[in-house]
Amino acid sequence: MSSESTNITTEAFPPSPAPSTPRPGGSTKKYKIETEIVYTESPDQYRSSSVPIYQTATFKQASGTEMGEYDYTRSGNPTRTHLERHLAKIMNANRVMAVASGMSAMDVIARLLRPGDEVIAGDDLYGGTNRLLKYLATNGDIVVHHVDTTVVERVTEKLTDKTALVLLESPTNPLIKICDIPTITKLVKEKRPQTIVAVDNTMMSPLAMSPLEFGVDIVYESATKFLSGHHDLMAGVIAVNDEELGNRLFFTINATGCGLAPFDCWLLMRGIKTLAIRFEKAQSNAQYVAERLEAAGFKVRFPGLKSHPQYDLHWTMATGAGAVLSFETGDVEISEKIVEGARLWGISVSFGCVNSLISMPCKMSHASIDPEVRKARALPEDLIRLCVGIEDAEDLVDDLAHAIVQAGAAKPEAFEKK
Ligand SMILES: Cc1ncc(COP(=O)(O)O)c(C=O)c1O
Ligand SMILES: N[C@@H](CCSC[C@H](N)C(=O)O)C(=O)O
Repeated sequence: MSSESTNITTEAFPPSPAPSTPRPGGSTKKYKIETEIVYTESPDQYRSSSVPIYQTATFKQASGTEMGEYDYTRSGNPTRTHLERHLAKIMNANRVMAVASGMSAMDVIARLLRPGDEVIAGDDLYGGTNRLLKYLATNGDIVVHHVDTTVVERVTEKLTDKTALVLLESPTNPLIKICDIPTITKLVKEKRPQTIVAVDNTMMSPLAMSPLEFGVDIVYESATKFLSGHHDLMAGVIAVNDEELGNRLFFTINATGCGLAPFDCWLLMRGIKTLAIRFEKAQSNAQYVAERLEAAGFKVRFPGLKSHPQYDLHWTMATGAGAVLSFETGDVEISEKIVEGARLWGISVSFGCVNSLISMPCKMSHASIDPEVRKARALPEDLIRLCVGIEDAEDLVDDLAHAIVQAGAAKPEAFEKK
């Protein structure tokens, strides 16, 4: 991984995190993230409460020689800067960059790689991430090792002097596997400090986990999910603490033009302000749905359940379980009937939305993974993924139970409250 070749001009320099919520005279009390996500100060001359949308491609300069802060929206835009500084504050980062989608974030990170580099990634991971890694392995002369990241040694035994990137998801999408991010990071850094450890934190959001605190180099998220929360925009965010790394990532964003558009920055900023209330409700609904499904006899994958094999580990890293769970029925056709029988649960990819969603990963979000590879990685074809929203928990269980009973996967008594 070369650190040269980035020719960054001064106007590319980082927006630092936005100031924290003001405290009463001299207090050093640290506010909780729930407070920080709603407090912002707009820099505009009218002190607008909501940041203005600078819907412009270009910015005029005072003269031909004195350049202002902004010249062209691909390189920078005040609405994007406002969003990025706000995100840096809540993601405990020195710098955050907002881009066109979660995959765009991953693409920017992947462009740090050079031919011959090696990547270690999970054997359960989002289908689109798998697709991009496969593309790089096929066309970019990158060696990708997919390993079971729940076992630390599976990661460390693949480390070589060519390992340029270790890419972690926890919980994974869709098998909800947990990996020990702090230990893996420590061991990787001990053996090869220059290897970049990146975490896809989409399933947790900054509200439940802040992996930069574990010493990882990069945290990225699909802001299409919890951060925005309404499935009305695509966005990705990349958070770093190291200035040089931030500059290299920014170079690619400016060079390729994937910075988030001003209107989407504004929409994302609006969504972030309600993250805590949405996330907490979705999470408590998910806990309820998971418990009722488990009580009905299903094998449920959710880190909020004590039966989860890495339950204890998860709670050493995170403050919440998230709102995505998955379960099996033992039969693909039965799973299809359940998905099609639900009425409140929209049949849709994605998660982190106010609405509850139901899907079959092997046919939808993870269909781009070769069926043979899915089989080898033990991704069950009958797996149903539930992405829980903020509706009434009892309504959600009733609707799901109705679909499950109608599909013949359980008797009505299984859903009777004990
Ligand atoms: C865990 C995870 N990471 C990244 C992405 C990519 O995000 P986006 O759809 O915003 O490109 C997704 C879903 O698409 C995802 O589920
Ligand atoms: N057709 C899309 C599928 C997107 S899946 C979105 C989301 N990450 C999820 O897990 O549901 C594609 O091919 O990428």
